[in-house]
Amino acid sequence: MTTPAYKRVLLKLSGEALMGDDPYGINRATIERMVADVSEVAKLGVELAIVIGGGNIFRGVAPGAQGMDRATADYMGMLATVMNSLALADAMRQVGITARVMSAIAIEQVVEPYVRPKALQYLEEGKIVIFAAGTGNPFFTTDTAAALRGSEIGAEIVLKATKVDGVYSADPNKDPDATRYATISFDEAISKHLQVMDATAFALCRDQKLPIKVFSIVKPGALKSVVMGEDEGTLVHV
Ligand SMILES: Nc1ncnc2c1ncn2[C@@H]1O[C@H](COP(=O)(O)OP(=O)(O)OP(=O)(O)O)[C@@H](O)[C@H]1O
Ligand SMILES: O=c1ccn([C@@H]2O[C@H](COP(=O)(O)O)[C@@H](O)[C@H]2O)c(=O)[nH]1
Repeated sequence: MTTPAYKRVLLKLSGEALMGDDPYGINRATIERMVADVSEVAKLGVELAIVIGGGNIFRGVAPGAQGMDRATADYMGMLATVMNSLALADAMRQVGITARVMSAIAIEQVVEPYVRPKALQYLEEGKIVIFAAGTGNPFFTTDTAAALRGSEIGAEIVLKATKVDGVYSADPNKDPDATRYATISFDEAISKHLQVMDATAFALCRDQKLPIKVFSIVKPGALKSVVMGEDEGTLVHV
């Protein structure tokens, strides 16, 4: 009953969800609630690696970046994820959780660089690893970073914690008639152009046979429910 369904997971936390009801940035109560959810799962003995988005601060494709050089805007987006990662690690520290932030871009005065064997060592030691700065490359997203790092560390699943409770036939925030899938294959999600994750992330997970669970980070207890293998959110599978 208390045995988790997974030993090692890659959790993708929505940057946008960090805003809570604020128009921008990091809402204190929201980050503390996310950390409480993560803490509950860590206590089950699940090895947790986290990628957090940057949508609450800056996206390379946001209207505010219009007219900018795309790669420059994307580097700004990656730096936004570093800020979120530091905030998350600090919020964890405050409740006694040991987390290590590793950045895909060199910024060594602030955070240690991503080195795969070191990340694996931290996970084996029971520390939470937070992968910052996405893939380190412009023209990608943190969803793709989650797929990439998840594959690299041998995670059993990517858990995409976002503002909606699964994958829908259309964006549920725009189409009230959208219906939720309990499960969907990678090929179907890609061919239907479902925008909940980008196609690069879906394709990488499909090729690596790494399933994805999309679920709501806003719903209390949903993360634990997913980790326990309960019926929650949408499973994207090969
Ligand atoms: N078919 C769909 N099913 C579910 N959500 C969808 C779909 N199409 C679009 N969406 C939208 O995708 C959003 C989640 O993806 P998005 O990349 O915007 O957010 P995130 O990953 O949570 O944020 P961040 O990039 O800041 O981490 C949902 O909030 C929803 O509005
Ligand atoms: O590998 C990556 C990851 C992210 N970016 C840039 O950062 C922002 C924020 O990431 P989200 O996944 O949208 O939360 C993204 O819009 C890109 O501009 C990147 O370039 N490369």
